[in-house]
Order: sequence, then C-alpha cells, then structure tokens
Amino acid sequence: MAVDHAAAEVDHLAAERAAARFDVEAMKIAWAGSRHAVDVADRMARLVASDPVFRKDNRTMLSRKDLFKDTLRKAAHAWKRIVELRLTEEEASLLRQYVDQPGYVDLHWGMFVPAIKGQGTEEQQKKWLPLAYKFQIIGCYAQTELGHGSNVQGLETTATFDPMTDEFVIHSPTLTSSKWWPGGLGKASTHAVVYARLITEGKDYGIHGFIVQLRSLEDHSPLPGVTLGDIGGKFGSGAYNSMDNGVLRFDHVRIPRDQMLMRLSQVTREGKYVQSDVPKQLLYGTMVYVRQSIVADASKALSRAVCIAVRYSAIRKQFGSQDGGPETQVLNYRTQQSRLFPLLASAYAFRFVGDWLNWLYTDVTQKLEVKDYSTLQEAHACTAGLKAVTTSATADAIEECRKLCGGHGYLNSSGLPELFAVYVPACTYEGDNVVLLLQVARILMKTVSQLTSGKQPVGTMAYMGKVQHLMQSKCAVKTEAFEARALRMAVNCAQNIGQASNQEEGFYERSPDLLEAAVAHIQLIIVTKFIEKVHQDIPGHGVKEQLQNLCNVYALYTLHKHLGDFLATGSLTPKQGALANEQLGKLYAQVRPNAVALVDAFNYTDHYLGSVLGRYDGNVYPALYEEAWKDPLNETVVPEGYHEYLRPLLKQQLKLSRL
Ligand SMILES: CCCCC/C=C\C/C=C\C/C=C\C=C\C(=O)SCCNC(=O)CCNC(=O)[C@H](O)C(C)(C)COP(=O)(O)OP(=O)(O)OC[C@H]1O[C@@H](n2cnc3c(N)ncnc32)[C@H](O)[C@@H]1OP(=O)(O)O
Ligand SMILES: Cc1cc2nc3c(=O)[nH]c(=O)nc-3n(C[C@H](O)[C@H](O)[C@H](O)COP(=O)(O)OP(=O)(O)OC[C@H]3O[C@@H](n4cnc5c(N)ncnc54)[C@H](O)[C@@H]3O)c2cc1C
Repeated sequence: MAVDHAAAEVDHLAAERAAARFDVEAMKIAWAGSRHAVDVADRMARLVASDPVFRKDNRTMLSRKDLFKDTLRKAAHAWKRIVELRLTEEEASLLRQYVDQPGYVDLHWGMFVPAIKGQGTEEQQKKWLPLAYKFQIIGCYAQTELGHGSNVQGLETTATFDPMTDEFVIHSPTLTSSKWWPGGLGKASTHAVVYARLITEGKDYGIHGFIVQLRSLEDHSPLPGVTLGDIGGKFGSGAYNSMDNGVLRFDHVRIPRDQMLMRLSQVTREGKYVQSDVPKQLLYGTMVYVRQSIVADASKALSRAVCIAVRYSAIRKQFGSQDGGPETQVLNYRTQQSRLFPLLASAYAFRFVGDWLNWLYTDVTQKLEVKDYSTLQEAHACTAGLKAVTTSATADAIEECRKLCGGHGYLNSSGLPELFAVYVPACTYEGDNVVLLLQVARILMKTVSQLTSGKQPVGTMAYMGKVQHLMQSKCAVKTEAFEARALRMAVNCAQNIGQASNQEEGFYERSPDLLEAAVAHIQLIIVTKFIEKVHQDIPGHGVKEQLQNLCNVYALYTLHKHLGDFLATGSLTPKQGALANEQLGKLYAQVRPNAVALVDAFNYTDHYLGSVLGRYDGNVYPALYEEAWKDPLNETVVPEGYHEYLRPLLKQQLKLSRL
C-alpha cells in the first residue's frame, strides 16, 4: 500500500510539539522580553504577511533593476501603512523588520537620523529631524571611501571653511577619496551625513560630520558638483542587492557653515575652531549605536536559520530501517544534535546578551547627557567586541544550518542561501570584525597594565581585579574557568608585548594572540549574561529549566570548542575538559524532545521565515515540489535556446552515430 509520506511528515511536527516539556507561550515571552513585546511583534508580523505587496517568495528571481524597484515600492507601501494606521515608533520599526528587505529606509532611520541626533546641536536637530521624520528628505551615512574604511582618521574628503562666504567647500581631492559603500546613497538619498577633514585657517582638524544635500528635491537629479551612482551587484541572488550602496564624488560643493554637525565642536563665523568639552570619540557615537543593534539582529538571523534547520531535521528521515519500516528523523542523529543544538543555544545566548547590551547603551547615553563620560570605554569595548563575536558566529551558523539541511538547504526556496548572503557582510560593515576585536584587545592591555597601579577595573572587566586568585586557582567548570582563561590569555599577551622593543611593535607582533584574548573576554561576557538571565525569576512551566539547559549547552560547547585555550592557560585540567564534553552529550539528549518547541518560541510567521523547509506545518515535500514549478525555467517545457544550441548538437550527434 502506498504511504502518504507528506501527511506523515505533518504529523511529525504535531508529535514533536506534543512532546515538549515546557510552556511554549511562556517561552515566547521570555524570548521577546514581555507579553506586550510578543503581542506587538505578532500583530506586525501578521500585518506584513497578509499584505500581497510584501510578497518576497519571488525575490531571488528578479533582475537587479526589478528588485530595486520592488524595494522602493515596499518602502513606500510600508510608510503608507505606518501613516494610515498611526503606528507607534515601536510598531513601525517592527513592521520594517518583518518586510525583511534591505533598503534605503534602514540607513535613513538607522544611521542618518541617529547621526543628527547624536552630533547635531539642538537647533540643527530642530531644523533637520522633522524633515527626516516626514520623509521630506531621505538621508544616508557617507563615511567610508574607496581607499579607506576601517581607518576613519585616514579619510581624505575635505571640508574647507571659506570665511568670505561663510560656507564649507566639500571636495574629493583623489579617486580614493570617493565615498564608496554608503547604503541608500546610490539611487535614493537626497541628503547625506558626510564625514570629511575639517580645514579652517589653513589647519586640518581631522574628521567631522556635515549634512550635505546631494539631489534636487524637485526632480531627484544630482546637484551641481555632485557625481553619484550605485557601486554594482553584490554577493548572492536577491539578498543585499535590494540596497543601492553608492559612490559619491564632490567637486568643490558649497554648503552653509551651519550644516557642520556642531555638537562636539564648532567653527565660528570668523573661522575659529572651538572644541567642546566632550570627548572627541563621540564622533563615533552613531557606529556604537548601530553596533549594539547589530548584536540584537544577530540573534534574529541566527534564530531564523536554526528554526528552519530544526523543523526540517524533525521532518527529514534517513536510514535506520532495513525492512521497509520508518526511517530515522535526522534530528535523532547525535552528530546532527551536536552541530545544531549549540546553534540553538547561541541564538538564545545572543538574544539575552543583546538585551543587556541595549540596557548598557541606554545607560551610557543617559550618563552622557549629564556629562558623565566614565562608561564610554566600556560601551565601546562591549559593542565592538559583541558585534564582532556574534556576527562571525551567526554567519558561520547560517552556513552550518544550510549543510544541516542537506541538498535541499542549497535551494533558494530553503531561504538559507539568501539569509546567508544578506547576513555575511555584517562581519564587515560597522567595523571589520578583526579591527573591532583589536580595539577590545587594546582596552584589555590597558586594563592589565593598570592592575599593578592598584586601579580597580570596572564593569565587564571587573573580574580582572581578581588577578591574584584567578592566576593561581584551579577552576571548577563554571564562570570562573572562563574568567581565568580570559585573564590569563590577556596577561600572557601583555607579558609578551612587554618584552618587545616598544609597545606598538609588540602589539603588532602579538595581534593574532590578542584577537583570541579578545574573543575569550567577549565569550565570558556572553556566558555571564546568560547565567544572570537564568538566575532571574522566569515564569511558565519548565521555561527556566529549558533556559538553564541551553545556557549550559552554550557554556560547555564554547569550552569544548576552545579547549586548547583552557588547557594551555591551565584554567582546566584535561580531565575536566573530558567531563565537560561528557556532560554536553547528556544535555543534547535533554534538548532533543524540546527542540521544535524551542524554535516555535521565536514566533516567526512563514512569511518572515521565507523557507519551504522551515514551514510551521512541516508540509515540506509538497511545498518543495510546488515551488520548483514556479521557476522561470519551467515556464516552457522546451527551453529557450533549444533550437539554437541543443537541437543542432543533438542532430549532429545523430549524424555522427549513423556514420
Ligand atoms: C536600529 C536600526 C539599525 C539599522 C542598521 C542595522 C543594521 C545594519 C545594516 C546594514 C549595514 C548598514 C550600514 C553600514 C554602515 C557602515 O558600515 S558605516 C561605516 C562603519 N565604519 C567603521 O565601523 C569604521 C571602523 N573604524 C573605527 O571605528 C575607527 O577607525 C577605529 C576605532 C578602528 C580606530 O579609531 P582611531 O580614532 O583611529 O584610533 P584609536 O584606535 O587610537 O582610538 C582612539 C581612542 O578612541 C577610542 N575609541 C575608538 N572608537 C570608539 C568608539 N566608537 N567609542 C568610544 N571610544 C572609541 C579608543 O578606545 C581609543 O581610546 P584611548 O585613547 O585608548 O583611551
Ligand atoms: C554591505 C555593506 C554596507 C555598508 N554600508 C556602509 C554605509 O552605509 N556607510 C558607510 O560609510 N560605509 C558602509 N560600508 C563600509 C564598511 O563600513 C567598511 O567596508 C568596513 O568598515 C570595513 O572597512 P574596509 O572595507 O576598509 O576594509 P579593510 O579595512 O580594507 O579590510 C581589509 C582587510 O584588512 C584587515 N585589516 C584592516 N585594518 C587592519 C588592522 N589595523 N589590523 C589588522 N587587520 C586589518 C581586515 O581585517 C580585512 O581582513 C558598508 C559595507 C558593506 C559591505
């Protein structure tokens, strides 16, 4: 008798859900942060999913031009719905998230507006923000140049003050000074915050921000002296190609003096440069803001990939029966679990550390308002380091999820290739991950050097104050082992640098080790924040226990993966390392019955997930089959090109065979 495999697969997810040992609705709240957050997200996700304009299943088949136009259409429609429904800021931002198509709007709200808020005076904010809020202007963030991205102080664009006319002259003196990469610049933006070297009274005062109009508000044509366009196609089909990353050159473009963002420093009518009493690093404030939001985004991208891979692994069966009986769900293979469950745990870990980072950022911002700059370094180290570690781990994890889905993971309809292509530049934008980790390492070295002077480290570096204890102790397998590993790696680096002829040379020589020390420090933060989370009062049947398991999985997996560090620094013994690995295997067995419910708790609609493999109903095979027929190649039975290229070839073979 023919078995209806498709019906059996659907049953499988129902059975998986029934087997879960915790309250999924309560876990949704733990994941989202509150009942309110679940409800708003749910409403916005459904609003987007039910609107045909927001359709995205055909995205990978569109040409670049059509994809860009589709992005403009979606952005305009989203704005229309936001205005019509009078959505709050929270709702509007969630709606944009669920539209799930990178576009100029991200940079307008994500960087242009924050740059003006952070670096503009009150007067400048009053003038520019209402225009931006109503989309009467569209803005982007033009910092990176063709020749310089990571090295912000090396930017070449100039803004020279002309006291005769009370204007700045913005100029691109070389090809390498062309602005290159800014999202939204290529085709959509009318304005940009441009970073340029301020020159007044013949002196170069370094990099400052300026608001520059680029295109006419009448017909969108570039203003005189402005050359701009798109920089070209990017990695993957669909994916980040919806974004118009742009190139921009200035030929002596004049802007009024009051378009220099003057909160941090000013140029007077006479051309005098006046430095405010705020640290100059606040110029980098927009990047700090975006880096913290990128950490929150990491958990979103990772949880999407993991949701697809877990559901599909519960559906997919291979081997296990020699006599025609049911095969084994691939989720039951120990190897599948040991590859997949640490990623599931990481999604939760990044979510909670992202929430904490958001709290830290808000706290630092409030302190800055009352001129307390004491936590600026902590904010920089945590945002830079967490951005680097979470984005690298997430990019690797999405690719691992693709492999976990076997051949079907390679199909666009699995959603994983596009997710990877959209996500992977996160390792580069807002600061190349290596460059950011070296920033963390510099701060670690500074902290170690201050230990002898008796200065007590604070915040996430406070553990370094326990130097006497941590350098000597034999650690149990818990936070202390992570603290000892991070501290000992940092101290080793500091000692080695100390032996070099000078500090800079030593830092340069030891930079590969410094990277690893920075990663160890950041992983300690992630583990600590996860532990703090599970120590909170978490309502709901079994929810706390599940989070405790995932926290242990994250910590023990990290330990297992970096066992070399723990052993080399003597933070653990080989026996402890082996025991930790044993324990990890046992934890996977506890996660297994809850895996599907743990990804259900992310509460993603099928629209947002965009994957036939990750469908909520588990009806994978009919969906895959149906999806294939939608490909443009299947519009005709006989392919275009048959008459030109296939038929002559086949006929020729026929003639040859008759010879
Ligand atoms: C909510 C919506 C969000 C929307 C967006 C969401 C997702 C993103 C989506 C898509 C991407 C879209 C856009 C992408 C945009 C971009 O990529 S914008 C360009 C980003 N560019 C970079 O990140 C450049 C990286 N480089 C730098 O940040 C600096 O050049 C670097 C820090 C590497 C070096 O700085 P520099 O001044 O040359 O020298 P030092 O290393 O000596 O530092 C001097 C001191 O300043 C401290 N410091 C450095 N940075 C900061 C900071 N950000 N905050 C506070 N302090 C900082 C540093 O520790 C030194 O301190 P000491 O003097 O030692 O005490
Ligand atoms: C999709 C995307 C969107 C972007 N959007 C914007 C935007 O809206 N606005 C904007 O201004 N910019 C934007 N950027 C630019 C982005 O911020 C830069 O690409 C990024 O900061 C990295 O700089 P870079 O390209 O100069 O890399 P490079 O610094 O040239 O990196 C090349 C290699 O050199 C290494 N390296 C560099 N410096 C060091 C060092 N000191 N020590 C050791 N190794 C080093 C790096 O690790 C890397 O391996 C975007 C980029 C991308 C990919």
